[in-house]
Parts: sequence; C-alpha cells; structure tokens
Amino acid sequence: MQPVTTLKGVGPQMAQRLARLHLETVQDLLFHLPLRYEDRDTVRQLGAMQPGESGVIVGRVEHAGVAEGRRRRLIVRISDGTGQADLVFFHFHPGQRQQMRPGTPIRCFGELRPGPTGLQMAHPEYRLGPQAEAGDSGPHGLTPVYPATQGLQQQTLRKLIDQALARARHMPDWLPTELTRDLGLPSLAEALHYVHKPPVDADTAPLVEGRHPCVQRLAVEELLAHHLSMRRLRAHLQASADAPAIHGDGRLTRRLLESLPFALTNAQRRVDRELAGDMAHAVPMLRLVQGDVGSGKTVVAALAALRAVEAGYQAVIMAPTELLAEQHLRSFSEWLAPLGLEVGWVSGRASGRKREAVLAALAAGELPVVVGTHALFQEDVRFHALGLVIVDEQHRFGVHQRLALKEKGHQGRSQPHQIIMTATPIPRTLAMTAYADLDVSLIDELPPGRKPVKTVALSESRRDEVVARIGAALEQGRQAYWVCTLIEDSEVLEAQAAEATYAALEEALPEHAVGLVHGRMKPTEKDAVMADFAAGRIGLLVATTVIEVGVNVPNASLMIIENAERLGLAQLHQLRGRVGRGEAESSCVLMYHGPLSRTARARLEVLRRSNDGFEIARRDLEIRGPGELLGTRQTGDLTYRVADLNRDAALLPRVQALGDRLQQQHPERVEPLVRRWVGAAERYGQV
Ligand SMILES: Nc1ncnc2c1ncn2[C@@H]1O[C@H](COP(=O)(O)OP(=O)(O)OP(=O)(O)O)[C@@H](O)[C@H]1O
Repeated sequence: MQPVTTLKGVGPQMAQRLARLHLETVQDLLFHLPLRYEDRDTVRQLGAMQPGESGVIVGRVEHAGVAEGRRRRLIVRISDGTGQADLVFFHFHPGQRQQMRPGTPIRCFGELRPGPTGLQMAHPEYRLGPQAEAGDSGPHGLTPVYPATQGLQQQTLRKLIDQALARARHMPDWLPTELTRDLGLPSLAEALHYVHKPPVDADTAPLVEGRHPCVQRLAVEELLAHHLSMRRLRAHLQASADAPAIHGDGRLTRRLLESLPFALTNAQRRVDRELAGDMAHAVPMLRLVQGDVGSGKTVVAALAALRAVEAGYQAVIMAPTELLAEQHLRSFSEWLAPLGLEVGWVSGRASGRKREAVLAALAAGELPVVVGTHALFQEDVRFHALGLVIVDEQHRFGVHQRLALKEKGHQGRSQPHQIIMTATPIPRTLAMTAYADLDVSLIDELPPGRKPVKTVALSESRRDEVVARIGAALEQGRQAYWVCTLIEDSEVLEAQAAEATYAALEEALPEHAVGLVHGRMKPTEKDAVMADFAAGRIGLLVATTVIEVGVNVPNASLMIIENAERLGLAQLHQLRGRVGRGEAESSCVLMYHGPLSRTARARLEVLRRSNDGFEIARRDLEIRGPGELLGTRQTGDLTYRVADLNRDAALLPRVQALGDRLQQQHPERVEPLVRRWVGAAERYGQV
C-alpha cells in the first residue's frame, strides 16, 4: 500500500494532517467519501431558491455595514435582480468592508438560511469584480465536499483524491465480476470514480445516503473483508489457543455486589452468568455485550474482571477515548479500592516515571486491573498473567485491533478471554453477521426507577425559555448539559460554536457555575472541568459531542442539544443517555434551527416517543428515506470507512453468502481483500 507521501504535495506536515483523518495511504484517500456534493457550476436565481438550499449566486452589492451586538459582524446586502440576500461575516477584516462598494459585481457560493431580515448566507465563498461574472471554466461536474480537519482545505483534499483516482485504475478488483454482477453492482474502479466525481446532473441523495450502487459496491467489499477476517480470526483463535479456565471463588465479586447501593437487574445477572460460564472454559471467550445507554454495562464488566482476579489473573479494560477511559478508571477505582485492589492507568498521556512504574507493576503481576486507552497496545506494555481483556468498543475500535492486545496474553497456547462492550443497538441477527457469529449477550433491561427522559423538540427561537428552564433546574441543585453540534466535521468550528455558546450562557446565568469542554482543549483542562462537573462544582456544562459516550453524572437531569435535526438518531440517543441516570425526572430539549422537513420532524418524534435504543435504531432505518441526508454518516460505525451497519443491514446476509462463494471459488483472493480493508482498521486508534 502506497503511503500518502508518494503523492505530489504531501510532505511530513500534510501527512500529519491527513493522519488525523486516518488517511495514511493512497487507498485510504480513495475510501474517504464525500459528505455531500455542491453544484458550483450552475448559477441560481435568488428569487427561486428556498432556505436550506446551497448554490452559486451572481449579483451586485447593494450596501454593506457592520452590525454591533453580541458578536460584531459584517452584513452585505446583495441582489441578483430576482431577489435579495444578506451575506454575513463574523470574522472579517476592515478592508473587506471597503471592497464591498455598492454596485460591485459579486459571485458567491453558500447555503441560504432564514435570517431576521430575510435570507442570509453565512460566510459564503465569494469573488468580486469583473471576474465575478465571468463564470468558471473547466469540466462540469459536482464538487465533492469531504470530511476535513484543521489546516486541510477542501481544495487540497480534492487534488490529492484526484491523484489517488488516477492510480486507482491499477488497483486490483478482488471481487470477481460474476459475483458483483449478480448483485447488480459496478466494478471497484467505476464505483470509486463515480462517488468522487459524479456528473453535474447526478442525483446526489442516494450517494450521500449511501444507497447508491456505487457506494453499496464499496460497502459490500468492506463488509465482506471484515466478515472474512472475523471468520478467520475466530476459527484461528478457537483452534489454536487455550484460555485459562477461570473459576473465581466469589470472594471479590461477592464483596463488590454487597457494596453496591443497588441490586443487579435480571438482565445484568444473566449476562454476568453468561460471561462467568464462558470464562470457566479453557476455550478463549469472544463475547459481545450489548446494552442500551445506561443499562449498566460497567458493573458487569467489573464483575468479570474481579472473577479473573480471584483466579489469579489480570484484567484490562480499554476504552476508545481518554474521557471514557477516565470514566471507567473512576468507576473501577471506586468499586475496587475498598476491596484492597489497585487499578492501574495507561494512557497516551501518562509518561515518564509514573508510566514506567505502572508498566513494571503490570509485568510483575502486582497490578491486578488496569484501565486505559489504545496506549495499552504499545509494545512495552506487558502482563504477568493476562486473563481477561474488556474492550469498551462503543464502535470506535476496529475489532481487529484487539488482536494486538491479545498477543500480549500469549504464553504458549494461552490467550486471554475477551469481552467487547457496545452501546450501539444492532439487532441481534445483524450483530451476528457483522461480527461473524460472535457470541452475544444482551443487557436488555434498564435499572429500576429510571424514568424515561422526557424529550421535547423546540425551535431555536425559543432559546430564552430554554435558558430560563436551565436556570430553574440549577436553582434546584440539578445539573445540566448544553451540547453544541455542527454538521461539518470540523473540531475547530465546533469548538468555536461551543465557546460562543459558553460565553452567552455564562452571561445569561451569572449566579451559576458554567463549564466548557471540547475536543480542542488540553486533556488536563478537560479533566479538570469534567471532575468539577462530576463533583457538582459546575452546574451547567457546555460541551461538544465529546461527551457522547460513557459520561456518567447521575445528578445531571437536563440536556439541551443544539442542531438536533442534523444528528443521527443513534447519536442523539447516545447523547440523551447522559441524563436520566439518576432518580430525578430528566428531560432533553432537542433544539432545531429553521423550519423542519417532514422527515426531520418524524425522526425527532421517534426520540420524543421512545427511550429504547433498539426501537430507535429500527425506526431510524424505516424513516431514513430519500431526502434525509444529514446525520446518516455520523451515526455510522467509525470502524468502517464506508459501510454503516444500520444502513447496510440488508446487505449483510448477502455478504455472508458472498463470503462463502469467494472462499470456495477464489480462496486466493481472501487474503488481499482482507488486507485491503482490515489493515486500515488495524491502524485505527493508533494514530
Ligand atoms: N442494577 C442497577 N441498579 C441501579 N443502578 C445501576 C444498576 N446498574 C448500574 N447502575 C448505575 O447506572 C448508571 C449507568 O451505568 P453504566 O455507566 O454502567 O451504564 P452503561 O451501560 O455503561 O451506559 P453507557 O453506554 O451510556 O455508558 C451508573 O451510575 C451505575 O452505577
């Protein structure tokens, strides 16, 4: 596989930026699919455009002025003879205003939204002067918009992907034509070309939603690769290795159960038994524990870990993000310290002597339990007697990454047992296929006393009411989250939005402590804020979607989600799951902008009605029809580059059959196919 540095224009710095998007090879670029497409060729008439539409407008500046207020902004009124719109710039330089003289021709591109004085376009791209009217030359086609990151322009990504496409012509197609033809799917080269460069008249909805045969072609190949490799892994694992037969004596588990302020639910008890049963065998366990948000997976994991410890083995718990890992560290420490057990911590951040001490203790078998992030994969992490690996996957790890950790337990033929925990509700049959018959345990019951989170959808225009409501909740000693979300995959923009909201809320709620966390803060700052929130020193936490999974602050009972209409249902459900974790009645406000489309309304309605993750996933699948493009990608499983287990559910049985045929008819293709896709997954989380 050729690294990105073999492309023109990619030096070490660019390579680093690309790596942030997990783009390390030319092939990764090919599988980096557009979020959406823009028609930058066809000039639109303002009078004929609806709010929510994007397009090119060619007109003239009428007047320009700076509006003072909460945020200073430059407002430029333009008209094209058919209608008018205001261009709004929050960040502008003085010269910019000077350029916007009345009568100046302007060509701009952006999305129209309803504003206080009519249609608005925020931060459009634009050109002024005679060249504004000239129009673009060059080939006509839709312009792809890719998930990007700071310091990586769309323009740059497009150029790199163009180069990658030129090489794609020589990329072998491991799926024999007779097999893809049966499924009505195009060849690999055709599919790649079309998704990156659709013609100007292409219907983009199916492409963006992933229903288009060209996207499906890639999804099938990816799912197949994962499926085949899982099959192989499982067969290999169970044939070639023994695991320690773990018979805990109940000494520690009993004490943990006694110390908990609650009794396990029946579902927790059942899953605990299933895990104990598997671990008692000398065959490596490979079990998926699925449980809806807040169903209490962590305590089940802790019981399994203690069982390993009772039998003289070590257990590791690994989470996909620092935030989540720290959450586990807190829970585990709280539960295990009274039992006299120390919980170790290994993360990318821990370094120097502390880290060495932990590693030494792990190797010597002095630390029975360790919690961490993917830093646990690093080579210098060694165990004395690793008996159990628990991966809180939350669908952010490649399943295959676990192999690296598994190797660590290697003592002759011996392998540790493995549990994969996930909160993503996948119907059982789906999970079986996607994970190639992994054993599945289901925690399908919430702890008693949980009241469903009352959910309402409110227009952004009622923000003041919402703020007042937060004030009232804080008065009563409750805590609240305010989640800022953005559609563009940009941490910077998201952080900016969160900072602006934070400032506004601090002003609006002067008597209360407001905190802020976002992905661009230093980890230590983030920790401090999270700790303050957990301890109740902060009443309102303004956050980006970094808090999506795992955060557990039972006293928080109110959540506001901004731009809710733009998120996928699964993600909204996860977010909402941060409240309703305590005894208090909780509520969630889904705040939306502008008029809602019918589908968007139906989707929010599903959340309003149901608190059941499985039900929500099922309904999402039904509703997500044509027209609803937004949010689908984000609900996707990040382990997959193209495929989306919910969206592509219907493909899975075919994938299984395809797997059989490929293995029988073209066994030599299995290996390169797996390597093409799963190699990429392995690198996930390690960058
Ligand atoms: N049987 C139970 N009865 C009452 N409370 C419980 C029970 N089991 C767990 N809890 C509590 O419920 C909360 C949620 O549990 P936990 O964090 O394990 O959920 P989870 O399944 O990991 O959810 P998520 O996927 O949202 O992180 C915790 O505060 C936990 O202590």
